[in-house]
Amino acid sequence: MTTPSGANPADTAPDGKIVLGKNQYGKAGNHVVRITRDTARHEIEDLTVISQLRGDFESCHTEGDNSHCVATDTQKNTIFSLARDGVGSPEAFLLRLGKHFTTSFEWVSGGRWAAEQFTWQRIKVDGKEHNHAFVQNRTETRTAVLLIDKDGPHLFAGLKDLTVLKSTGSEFHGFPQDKYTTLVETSDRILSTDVAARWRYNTAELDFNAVYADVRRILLETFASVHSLALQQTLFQMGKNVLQAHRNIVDIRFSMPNKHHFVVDLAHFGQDNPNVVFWAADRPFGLIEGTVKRDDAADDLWESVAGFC
Ligand SMILES: O=c1[nH]c(=O)c2[nH]c(=O)[nH]c2[nH]1
Repeated sequence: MTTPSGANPADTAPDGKIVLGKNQYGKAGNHVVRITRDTARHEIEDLTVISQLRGDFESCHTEGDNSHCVATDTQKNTIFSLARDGVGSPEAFLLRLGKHFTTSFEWVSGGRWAAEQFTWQRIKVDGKEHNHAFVQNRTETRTAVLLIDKDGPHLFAGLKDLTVLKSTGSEFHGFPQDKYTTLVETSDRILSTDVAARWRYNTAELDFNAVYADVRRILLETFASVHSLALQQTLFQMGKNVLQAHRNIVDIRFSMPNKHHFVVDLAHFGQDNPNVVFWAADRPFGLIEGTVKRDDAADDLWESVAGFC
């Protein structure tokens, strides 16, 4: 809104009218590699961590008074220092970080801590796993987010870029036909996606690595075994199977591109194409997103998982 003179009233209002809204701050992109080398068989944990604090940072923003402003550089150093005592799982590491900041500074009432973990596999030499040489598994990335607020810690786990494809066992038909519809109905197509999923735990006391491995297994096995009538149906079944197997998971959210594979018309070249040669179109792509939840699960808190306050 502007005044008749063209000035924005917010610019001319007394100071008290303009206040600081939700805020959080910290350091992103802290790439920590932790080697466990107690024996000759080393272990590697490789994760990128974000730390962001929430609390009373009013005067830092409004006055330039930094007496409450725990430097982002200090937050970075804390991440590396805590890694000295081990990581264990991204969730456990974030819980230690969150506890540190919320118990060390009385004005830090909460925050958001997030991690992405990359997986490495041992290189095999003469069929034998090497003790300290690894190859990066460029498949999925494991993710975790910890929120701390007045109600305590809230933990979200997940993965992204889990690329899957099935070469049959997928149909798509029965959709509305209007004057813009050109898609041909199919009872045999390729179904492929990059699974991104996040799920919320109702506890901070879990064997996070074991649950993660089992959820990943369920997602893959369900994708493989559901005879798909739409990616939406596959998504729902993946989530349902996870919730049925894990009482500690409240809800699960997915974002999955439908990576279209079109059968190429080879008739121009005098050839048939019985679903063997495909054009893998990288864009545009369908984008199928959805939540599968227990019917009493609240939708709050999820907005912070995506990134901003
Ligand atoms: O599984 C699918 N879901 C859709 O909503 C859709 N839309 C489309 O064009 N192809 C597909 N496939």
